[in-house]
Amino acid sequence: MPTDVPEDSEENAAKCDSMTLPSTPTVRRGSTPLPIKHQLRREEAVHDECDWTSGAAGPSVSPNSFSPALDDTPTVTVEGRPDGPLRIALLGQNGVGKSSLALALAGDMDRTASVDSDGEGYVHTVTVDDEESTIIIYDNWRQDLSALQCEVCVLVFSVTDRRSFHRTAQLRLLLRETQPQTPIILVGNKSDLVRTREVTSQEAMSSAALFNCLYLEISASLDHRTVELLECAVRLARGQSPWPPGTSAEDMSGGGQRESITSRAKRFLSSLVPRYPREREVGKFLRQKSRSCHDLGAL
Ligand SMILES: Nc1nc2c(ncn2[C@@H]2O[C@H](COP(=O)(O)OP(=O)(O)OP(=O)(O)O)[C@@H](O)[C@H]2O)c(=O)[nH]1
Repeated sequence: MPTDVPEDSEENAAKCDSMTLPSTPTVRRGSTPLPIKHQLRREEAVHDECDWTSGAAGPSVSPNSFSPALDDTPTVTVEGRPDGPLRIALLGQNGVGKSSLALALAGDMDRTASVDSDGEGYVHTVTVDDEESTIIIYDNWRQDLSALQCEVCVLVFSVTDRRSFHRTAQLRLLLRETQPQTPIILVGNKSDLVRTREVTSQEAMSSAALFNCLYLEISASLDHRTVELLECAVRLARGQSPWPPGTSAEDMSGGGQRESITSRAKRFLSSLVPRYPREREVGKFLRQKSRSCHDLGAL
C-alpha cells in the first residue's frame, strides 16, 4: 500500500466501495450494519481494489463475450445473442438503493428471488415480450471493475444525493474504457422523495444523452417503474431495442416519465389564453412558479 495518500484518495475509495460486496455471501440489506470485523475486511478490499482506478484498464470486451472465470459462462448463439443467463449488474454509490432495487427486480415481493451458486446474485426467470429469460442480478460488484462481465450495467444514483449522481458519471467513464460495448442504463432512484430532490430529471437526461445511454427514474421502495426498468434491461441484454415492440424512444422520453397531469392542465389552459385575452392574466398567474414548493413539476 502506498504511504503517500493522493489528494483524491477519498474519491477513489468512494468509487471503489461502490463495487464491493459484504465478505459473506449471504444476502444482506444494505441498511443493516456490518459487524466491525467485516467492515474492516471491506475497507481493506476497498483499498486493494483502488489499483484499477489508477489507469490499469482491463481488456476490452464485447457485450456478448463472457468471462472464462465464471462457472455459469454462457455460450453465444449464432445470432450473437447470449444463450444463457442474462447478467445485469447494479453499480453505484453506497446507500442509493441497489439492494432494494435488486430485490424489487428479482421478484422479492413473490419471494421467488434466490441467490446463485456463488452467492453473488439473484437468479430469476422473467418473461418479457412473450419470451422467457433467466437473469442474474448482481447487487454489487466486489471485484475490480475491469473483471466485470455482464450484458447490461445499471448505474444507480439517488435523486436526493448529488454526489451519487457524480459517481455514476465516473463509473460510466471507467466502464466505457473497460467494456465500451456493454449497454448502460442510468437510473435515478428514490423519485418518491420529491422535496429532498437534488438532481433534476432534465440534468440526468442530459447526462445520459452525453453518454448515449438510457435514463429511467424509479422508486425501488414503492416499486415504481421497476418493471419497466427490468424489461428495458432484458431487451438490451438480448441485443434488442430497450422499448416495447411498436414503441419509439420519443414515446418513452422524459426520463421514463410521461407528462404529468399538472403540466397537461397548464398546457391546456395556456392554449385557451390567445382566444380569450382577459384570461391572459390567469395564464400569467398559472405560469408563475410556486414559492412554497419549487419542485411541483416532479409530481
Ligand atoms: N424513499 C426511498 N428510500 C429508498 C429507496 N430505495 C432504497 N431506499 C432506502 O435507502 C436506504 C439504502 O438502501 P439500500 O438498498 O441498502 O442501498 P444500497 O445501495 O444497496 O446500499 P449499500 O448496500 O450500502 O451499497 C435504505 O434505507 C432503503 O430503504 C426508494 O426508492 N425510496
